[in-house]
Amino acid sequence: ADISISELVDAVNGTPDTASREAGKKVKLRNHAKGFCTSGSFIPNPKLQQSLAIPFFEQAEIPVTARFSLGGTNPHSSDRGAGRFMSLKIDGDKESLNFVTTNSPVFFASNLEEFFTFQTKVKQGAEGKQWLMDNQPNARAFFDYIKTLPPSVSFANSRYFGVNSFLFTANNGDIMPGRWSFEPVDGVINLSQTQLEKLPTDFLKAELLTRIKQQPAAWDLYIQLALPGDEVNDPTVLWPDTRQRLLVGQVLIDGSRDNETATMQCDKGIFNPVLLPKGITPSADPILNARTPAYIDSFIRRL
Ligand code: HEM
Repeated sequence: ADISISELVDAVNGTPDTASREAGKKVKLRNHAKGFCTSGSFIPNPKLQQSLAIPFFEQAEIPVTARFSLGGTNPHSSDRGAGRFMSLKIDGDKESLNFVTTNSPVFFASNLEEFFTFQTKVKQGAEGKQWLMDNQPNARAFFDYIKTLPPSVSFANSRYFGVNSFLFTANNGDIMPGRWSFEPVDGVINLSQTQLEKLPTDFLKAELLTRIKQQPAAWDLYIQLALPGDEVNDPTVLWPDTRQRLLVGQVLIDGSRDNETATMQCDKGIFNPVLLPKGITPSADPILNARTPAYIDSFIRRL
């Protein structure tokens, strides 16, 4: 049976429709509830113009509004878990580009039915998780990967992945499928077990906001390009590390626009993973194409 957008949001929120709408209005129930806003800029790599025809990246420096978050609907969840998420709005003179990313390159569902089942079962605790391990190979692969992913010391020391594929226009007119990834300039740094035990449940926000007063948190943004035969429309299928990567530019989070309304209200609206400039279009990945409708439905519930 086809799953509706509303049912997907119910499953994510862990409450059925009416209850979710009520709670959304009352407590602003939403996924990735724990998070904060900050700001900076994006510096495109001028060399990108040698390969891709995306006029958006011809600007010298573009303002960025950022939101860093944890997964789940609990606004008090612990920073000691491994999940780290980064959402960006890059607002150019004429066009905008949004990113809504996770620190796991491995995704747990290849279609909406699997996504729905995963969200429903994880909310049933250990039993539901065991069911997924036994019955959903993509969920199992995700849990196996997460077991090997230690929590990072900082939002600034995590990689982030767009997970879904997009189609990029090359200078010669070719359409090339690719995936976004952000590599932290300071490197990936994870917490040791001893460090982790000493930390409180809230440390990530203060750490990042303190850090960027000294120097910006920076990531290099890449597009990993597919080769013919690579699975484009299934986010659970990773491409080999040997695939060519194009350097798109650098994100610098320095808090320079933290007093502006756009930053202060970054969590009032939505980040839209298919808000794209000319030269980039969404792939046919069913997960990608459900995201923006789901984010809008969730947004309406908390109005
Ligand atoms: C069908 C697939 C998906 C569904 C139904 C879904 C659902 C949702 C919902 C309901 C929200 C809350 C939106 C709001 O109220 O503003 C949300 C936020 C978010 N999602 Fe998804 N999601 C999906 C896939 C993904 C994927 C693949 C990623 C990562 C690559 C992702 C990362 C995020 C992040 C980071 C946020 C928080 C955005 C913010 O900071 O405001 N989601 N998602």
